[in-house]
Amino acid sequence: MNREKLKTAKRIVIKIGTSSLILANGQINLKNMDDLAFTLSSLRNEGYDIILVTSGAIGVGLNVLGMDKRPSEIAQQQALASIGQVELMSLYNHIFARYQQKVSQLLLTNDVIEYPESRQNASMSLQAILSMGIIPIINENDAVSVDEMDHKTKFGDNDRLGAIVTNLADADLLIMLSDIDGLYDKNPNIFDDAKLIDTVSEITDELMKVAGGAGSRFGTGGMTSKLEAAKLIFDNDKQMVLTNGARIREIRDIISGKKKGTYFGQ
Ligand SMILES: Nc1ncnc2c1ncn2[C@@H]1O[C@H](COP(=O)(O)OP(=O)(O)O)[C@@H](O)[C@H]1O
Ligand SMILES: N[C@@H](CCC(=O)OP(=O)(O)O)C(=O)O
Repeated sequence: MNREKLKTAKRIVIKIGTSSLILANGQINLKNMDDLAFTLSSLRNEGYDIILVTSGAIGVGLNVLGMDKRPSEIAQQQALASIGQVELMSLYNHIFARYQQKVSQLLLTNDVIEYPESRQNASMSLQAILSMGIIPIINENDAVSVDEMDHKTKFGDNDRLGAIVTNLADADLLIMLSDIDGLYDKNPNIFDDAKLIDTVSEITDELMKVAGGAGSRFGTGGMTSKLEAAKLIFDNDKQMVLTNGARIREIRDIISGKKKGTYFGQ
């Protein structure tokens, strides 16, 4: 399948990683947030259903407290996320308001999705928000999500959350915004001769081998989690594009079928 199917997408999930929201110096990437708000608001005005899955709560929490190193202790990370989520949503609310676009917040944990009744409720809540012309902004409820033996609340990473939300909302497309132009045949931050892969139609063991870990001090999922997310997308016969969060306005090129990033589709 080539990229023709992208042109028919009407409900789109955009997942943006921490590395696209926080600059290397720890400050907020206001340019990217503004590009994101402008692009998503204008698409919403044109009739697309838009859902934003955002990382960055921990990264913004570090910024708010003036810390430059992520603590190793889980409860400390959860506290940072709780502090950062407030500021992250405040920034989104103000920046989207510049384009007359209202937003809402959904904080999810894995058990909500795992249990049929709460999953159904989350799906209906999402549907109601979209029907009001609002852009839901979704993150993991990091402040309370920690895995116990018999109660799995953590998603693990927001790449997985992005795929789960795409399936929950029965969206047509997941656009994954990262700090890299797409999936390469090896880690381009390590190998100069790495080549960008244009299309992936199956997640094979061979392909999983080319995926390495996070590329910045802020990233969590790395490429491995993105390919794991793509498996969930393929399982539900949906499509995904992985591209660079530094060129958010190229989302328009993506949904018109232009060759941007790596296309994951069968
Ligand atoms: N084969 C690969 N192709 C592209 N990027 C890769 C690959 N293997 C590892 N990476 C790393 O994955 C990083 C993107 O994942 P991550 O750091 O989690 O960012 P984010 O979650 O913010 O999108 C890239 O910066 C790159 O360093
Ligand atoms: N829920 C966490 C996101 C964890 C995560 O997956 O981050 P990333 O790899 O930057 O997408 C936060 O908001 O910091």
